[in-house]
Amino acid sequence: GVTRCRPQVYRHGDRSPIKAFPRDPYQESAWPQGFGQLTQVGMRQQWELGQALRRRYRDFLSDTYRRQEIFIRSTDCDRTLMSAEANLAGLYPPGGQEMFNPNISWQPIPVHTVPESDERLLKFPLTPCPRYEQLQTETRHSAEYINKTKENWQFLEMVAKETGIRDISLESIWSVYDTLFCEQAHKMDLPGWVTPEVMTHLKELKDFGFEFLFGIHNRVEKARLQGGVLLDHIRKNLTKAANASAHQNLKLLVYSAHDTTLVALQTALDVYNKIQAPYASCHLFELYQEDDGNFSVEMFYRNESGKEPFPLTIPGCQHKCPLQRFLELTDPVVPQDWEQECKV
Ligand SMILES: CCCNC(=O)[C@H](O)[C@@H](O)C(=O)O
Repeated sequence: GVTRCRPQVYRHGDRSPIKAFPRDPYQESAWPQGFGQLTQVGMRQQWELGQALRRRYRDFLSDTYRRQEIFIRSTDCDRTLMSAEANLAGLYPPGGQEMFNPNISWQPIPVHTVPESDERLLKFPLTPCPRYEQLQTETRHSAEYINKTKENWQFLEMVAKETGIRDISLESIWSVYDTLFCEQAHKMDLPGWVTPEVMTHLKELKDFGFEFLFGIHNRVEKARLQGGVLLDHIRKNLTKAANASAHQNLKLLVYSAHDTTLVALQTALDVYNKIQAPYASCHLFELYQEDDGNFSVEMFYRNESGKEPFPLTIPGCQHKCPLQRFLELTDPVVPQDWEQECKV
């Protein structure tokens, strides 16, 4: 049927590490642009995602850029702002008439943002939220968390010694893996203690750390205080598109964000595969109007370049989910009043 509003959320592309651990041979000067910056690999990943979406949406989007069709918002981070720019270069390569300079096959497209201190939609975990902190404290006291720490205590001690990080935990281990992953991805020699088995072990604990953020204990209430905030915003746009006249212009709602954004959203939807969202991975929502006039929502997840996005199905519905059913199923994980629900 007629297709309408398609919100999408993606993680930025390949970047340099956020930070180095104390005994890391590679400190900030080892990276051309310093810490946390999008690399040319990351730019290409995003351009490729833009091209893939251009192909997927070739019959949906106009073949020339129309400002009413698309709205892009990024967190106020160099790597996400630049990711959005690289993505748009792939999504809207200018045709002859659109080129403002015959030697440049690129056209400027606005990327909106808000100051980091005002960001309440795309950067997770959302803070301050005392009730969420209380749920995290409860999670630290859960059997699953305690056992995971106990089972890995010796390994964590070894990592603390080798890295020089004193307060290592399941919550901070992500950073050790991340830094080593970035170094490995950029062909830098890893320290001797980092064997393939150690990297595998670090990866497993890093993924547990992402589950700790939004799941393990009281997933539904955590979702109301975290990913549900973004999900609520997306639901409102889908509902608005379903009620708008058939000439509703807005076709693409693009959010350029982070791994925690995707994990928070997918945990709220209960479709998280427990694997950290890869670079330039993208969660797609597609709203359709069926021949009977009713609306349905389909979701897809593109987490491997060169592969078609795979369908996601919200538990309790089929892949092509009637909009009303989608709203019913997601009601429990969107907050009625975030400020109020954060109070303890
Ligand atoms: C404290 C550092 C938080 N990490 C980030 O902001 C990164 O962008 C991370 O979210 C990612 O997607 O790599």
